[in-house]
Amino acid sequence: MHSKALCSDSSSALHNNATDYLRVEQYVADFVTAQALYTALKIDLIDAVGYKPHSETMLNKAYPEYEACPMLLEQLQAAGVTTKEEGYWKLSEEFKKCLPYKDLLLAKLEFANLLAPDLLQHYELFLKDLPAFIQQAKVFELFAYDRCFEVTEDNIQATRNWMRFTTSLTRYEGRVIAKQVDLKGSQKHLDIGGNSGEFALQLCKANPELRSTVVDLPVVCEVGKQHLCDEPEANRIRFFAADALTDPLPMQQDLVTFKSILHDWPIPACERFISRAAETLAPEGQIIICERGPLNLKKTVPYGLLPMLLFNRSFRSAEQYLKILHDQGFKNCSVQQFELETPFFMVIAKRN
Ligand SMILES: C[S@@+](CC[C@H](N)C(=O)[O-])C[C@H]1O[C@@H](n2cnc3c(N)ncnc32)[C@H](O)[C@@H]1O
Repeated sequence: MHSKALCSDSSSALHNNATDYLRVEQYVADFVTAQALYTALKIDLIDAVGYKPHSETMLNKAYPEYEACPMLLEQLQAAGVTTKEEGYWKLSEEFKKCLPYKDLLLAKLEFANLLAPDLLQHYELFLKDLPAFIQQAKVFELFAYDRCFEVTEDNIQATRNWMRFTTSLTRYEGRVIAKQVDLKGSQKHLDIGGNSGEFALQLCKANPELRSTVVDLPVVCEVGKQHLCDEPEANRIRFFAADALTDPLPMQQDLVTFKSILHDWPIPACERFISRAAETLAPEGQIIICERGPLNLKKTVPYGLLPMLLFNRSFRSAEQYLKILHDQGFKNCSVQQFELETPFFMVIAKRN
C-alpha cells in the first residue's frame, strides 16, 4: 500500500440504531417468502393484520377476491412475519420491528423482482458476457441515463422510477455513514452523483453546520428538488445540474463525497472524477468515497441481494480507490470497512 492507509474493521463500532434496518434482510432472503410478503404488502394485508388481529371470517370479508389468503398468512407465519393466536392472525413481534422500514422492504422486493426475469432467462450469458447480458436485460431499460439530460415530464417520470430504489437504499446507508464519519469543521460539501439529495440530507441532519451542493444530471436534480422540498434541511441543500466529468464545478469545498457512483465507471473515468473533485477542494478539504465491496460468495446470495449480484463484478476493493488517490497526491488516507447487508467501505482522503 502506497498511502498512509489505516484500515479498520469498524463494524463493532457501528451504532445499533443506524443498522437496525438490516433486520429486513431475513424477510427477503428467499424467492417464495419474498413473493408472499410483497403481495401481502401490496394488498395492504400487512397493514390490516398489523392494525387489528383478523379472524378468517374477517379476512374473507376484507379480501373476498383472495381465496388463498389463509395460505398466504400461513406462508408468512413460517417466515416469522405473522402468528395465529386463538384463531386470529396478527403480525409477529419481531416483524413489527420492520414496519418503520416498509419503504425499504418494498424497494428491495421490487428491485429484486424486476431483475429476476433477466437472470432466469439469461444467467449463462450473465456469466459469459456481461455487456451482451446488459444488452438483453430488460432491467437496464429502467436505468436510462440518456433520459437524464432533457427536462421533460416523461423523462422526469422515467427517472423517478429508478431513483426510488437508490433513494430507499441511501436513506438507511446514509444514516450509518453519517454516524461513522467525523465531519467537524466541514461546512461546504459537494456530493457528486448525489441523486435525490438523500445522502446529503442524511449528512446535513447529522451535521448542523454542513451546507451541501448535490451535483447530478439535470433531470435527476429536478426529481431531487421535489424529493427534498418538505425537509427542514432543504434550505441547506442545493442542486447543481452538471456533468461532473466535464462541466465547471463549485470550488473551495471542505468535503467532496462520492457515494455508490464510482463502481459504475471504468478506472480512467474514476481517475477523472477524483481529479475533478480534487480541483474543487479547499486546502484542508477531504474526499470521501463510499462504496460496496464485492459480495462474500462463500455464503449463498439471498434473493433480496440479486441487484448486488448483478453489479458484483463492478464492486472494487478500497485499495483500488486508494491507489488512484495516492497517485493524485493524497498522502493521508484511511479506510473504514463495515458490514451492512454486503461489505461496505469508506475511503477518507486528505492531501496532508
Ligand atoms: C448509482 S447512482 C448513486 C446515487 C447516490 N450517490 C446514492 O448513493 O444514492 C449514480 C448517480 O450518479 C449520477 N451520475 C452519473 N454520471 C454522472 C455525471 N457524469 N455527472 C454527475 N452525475 C452523474 C447518476 O445520475 C446517479 O444519480
